[in-house]
This record gives sequence, C-alpha cells and structure tokens, in this order.
Amino acid sequence: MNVTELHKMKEAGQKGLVVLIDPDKCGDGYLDELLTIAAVNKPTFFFVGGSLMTTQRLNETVQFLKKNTDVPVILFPGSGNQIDENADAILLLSLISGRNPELLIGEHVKAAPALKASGLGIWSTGYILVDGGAPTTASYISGSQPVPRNKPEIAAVTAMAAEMIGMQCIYLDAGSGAQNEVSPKMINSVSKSVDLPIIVGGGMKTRDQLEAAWNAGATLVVVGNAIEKEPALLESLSESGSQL
Ligand SMILES: CC(C)=CCC/C(C)=C/CC/C(C)=C/CC/C(C)=C/COP(=O)(O)OP(=O)(O)O
Ligand SMILES: O=P(O)(O)OC[C@@H](O)CO
Ligand SMILES: [Mg+2]
Repeated sequence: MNVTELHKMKEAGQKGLVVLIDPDKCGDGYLDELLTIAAVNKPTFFFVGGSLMTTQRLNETVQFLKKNTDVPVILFPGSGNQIDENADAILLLSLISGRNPELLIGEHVKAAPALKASGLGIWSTGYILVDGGAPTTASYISGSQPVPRNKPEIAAVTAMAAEMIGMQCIYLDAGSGAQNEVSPKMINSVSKSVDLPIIVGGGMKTRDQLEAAWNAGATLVVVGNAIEKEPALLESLSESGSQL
C-alpha cells in the first residue's frame, strides 16, 4: 500500500484510528479477541511492531492478521530487522528528534536491499519522540532525548526540516504507555507548519483524546497499550466508525 493512500486521507480531511499490535504481547488468544471486536469496529490500519522485540513473533503475527482481517497491516519497526514482506507497508522511521546517525540513516542503509526486495509500500516517516512524562522504552533504547512537551515550536521546525528533506509523513509519539499524550497545541503547531499527514500516538485512552488530536490536525491516532489491556475499549474509541 502506497503512502499516497495516507496523503489522500489527509486531503479529504478523513481521520483514522490505528491499533498498534506488539507481537511480544499477543499471547492467550489476544488477537482472536481483538479481531472479533475489530470485525465490527474496524480500525483504519493495524500497526505492528515494538521498540524492543524480545520474541520472534513478528512473522506469525503478520501472517495471522493477513489471514483473518482485511484491515491493512503496516509495520512500525523498532529496528531494521523488523521487516515482513507479507505486510502491506512499512513506516520507514527516521528518528529526527534524536541525533543518532544509526537511527537517522544507518539502519536504513543496512535494510535497503531487503526493503527494496520486499515490495512493501514505503512510508518515509519523520519520527519525533515527545516527552510523555516518564522515560519510555523508545527513548531509552534509542538513547535520545524527547522533545519537551511544552515546546511545540521545536516539534514544528523539526517537522519542517523533514518535509523539506522529502519525508512523507510525521509521527509525533509520546511513547508507549505515556502518562501525558502529545498536546493538541503541539499537534496544531506541527499541522500549521507542514502539509504532511500527521500520525500521533502514546498514552491515548479515551475518545475525547482522539478527537482532540484529530481536531488539532492529526490524520491518524494510534492506540496500543490501552487496547492491549482492554480490547473492548476499541468499541468506545471507534464509535462504530461513525467519524472514520
Ligand atoms: C530501517 C528500518 C526498517 C527501520 C528503522 C528503525 C528505526 C530507525 C526506529 C527508530 C527508533 C525506535 C526505537 C522506534 C520505536 C518505534 C516503535 C515500534 C514504537 C512502539 O513500540 P512500543 O510500544 O514503544 O514498544 P515497547 O512495547 O517495546 O515499549
Ligand atoms: O501504547 P500507546 O501508549 O498507546 O502508544 C502507542 C504508540 O504511539 C507508541 O509508540
Ligand atoms: Mg508496546
């Protein structure tokens, strides 16, 4: 699936809900339960990945999803080896809030041949970690400082640079299980500074938070932990897709 699908969504003013699936946390029938609920309350996409993957379940998770749902499956890789050609696309993340060359370009160089051969849709993504109130796995593993929560202008100029370099979307991430989600003020500031679709995630738990993010300019809002803890939450978050 090409990134133009995401650009079309933004141009049409459509808003999407994404469920993040961490293959490490898919035990005990979790995916069966999730897909039963998702059959009625369809998310726009499934993202699959983790900043730290301690099991080898990526391929079986992608395979299971491709077999049992028609919701597109987009890889959200914590490293260059989280590639599976059975998915529909991959967020080719470049960690632009950090200054670690491996996560800006190094991993990408190593993964380039496999990515090209995979036939996956490539969504070049400027990935911005934002302080969500506590250190997250992503910031610890990447050894990078997140953008301070109350500095929307830093996120905005970072996104502007990414757009001029040629990246195709921006991901503002307060990190897995963040105490504070990315503020609508920061989303709005980024939205006014670039024409790119904006993906927002980290610490989202309520429909009100999703709406605040969409209204501030997000095209996609990602929910991981809250649905992992309580899959039925997908029903109230999606409101049967009325807004999607
Ligand atoms: C070259 C390729 C294919 C990929 C680049 C990979 C890069 C540079 C990633 C950026 C840095 C990074 C660690 C991103 C993490 C993204 C991610 C999958 C976050 C979601 O996972 P969490 O839910 O935070 O993970 P845990 O549950 O493991 O805490
Ligand atoms: O798990 P949560 O807190 O919903 O975060 C989702 C994702 O944006 C984390 O990278
Ligand atoms: Mg996680």
